[in-house]
Amino acid sequence: MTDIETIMRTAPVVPVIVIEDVAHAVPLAEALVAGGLRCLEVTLRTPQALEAIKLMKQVPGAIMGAGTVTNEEELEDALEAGCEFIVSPGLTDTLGKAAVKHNVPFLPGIASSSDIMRGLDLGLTHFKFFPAMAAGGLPALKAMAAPFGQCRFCPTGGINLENAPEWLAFDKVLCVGGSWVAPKGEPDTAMIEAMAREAAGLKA
Ligand SMILES: O=C(O)C(=O)C[C@H](O)[C@H](O)COP(=O)(O)O
Repeated sequence: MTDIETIMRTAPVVPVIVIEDVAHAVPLAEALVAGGLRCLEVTLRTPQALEAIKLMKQVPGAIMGAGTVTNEEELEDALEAGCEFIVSPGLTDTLGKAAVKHNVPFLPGIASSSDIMRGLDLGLTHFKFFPAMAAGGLPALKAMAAPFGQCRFCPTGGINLENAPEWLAFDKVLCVGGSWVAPKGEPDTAMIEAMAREAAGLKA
């Protein structure tokens, strides 16, 4: 089983994907992987999400994850669909314990020192700083990360090609998450592959 640090170091950007039509899933995944972004987070925000994950998993090179996982049932559904990592908007003891029990790479959302401490209590050290820009941006993450040298982060929420470099220049940031590389709707695969290449070329 790949660990969460390996997932986070696979590419500088983890696409955050919302699928509303399963016909879009495979072309989108193929374009993102061709552009160098292999870890793909499909949010469980739509009824099509789990079917999309199963289809995208068939794309050579794709490493599938589920986002917006908020409880153990959704975590188990995501694992059954073939996910290799789990992402959540926040961190509850119940969800954290379920992720540890299933031994799955888990990237829980945190926005405060107390969230981090709750994660440390569960044996977690890698976190999604979310909502990154709204929660204070890079100054907030740097201040919050200072007491927790053992922790590493994936900021997500309001991050784009323009501001990603400053986040990735912080040594405690291993990657960033963003929906900018995976716009909703029918994928313009050439455009998406080009955006993925730009994102993959960022330095973590
Ligand atoms: O619910 C989750 O688990 C998430 O994954 C939250 C998403 O990462 C952000 O909503 C993406 O924010 P934008 O890149 O600004 O669109």
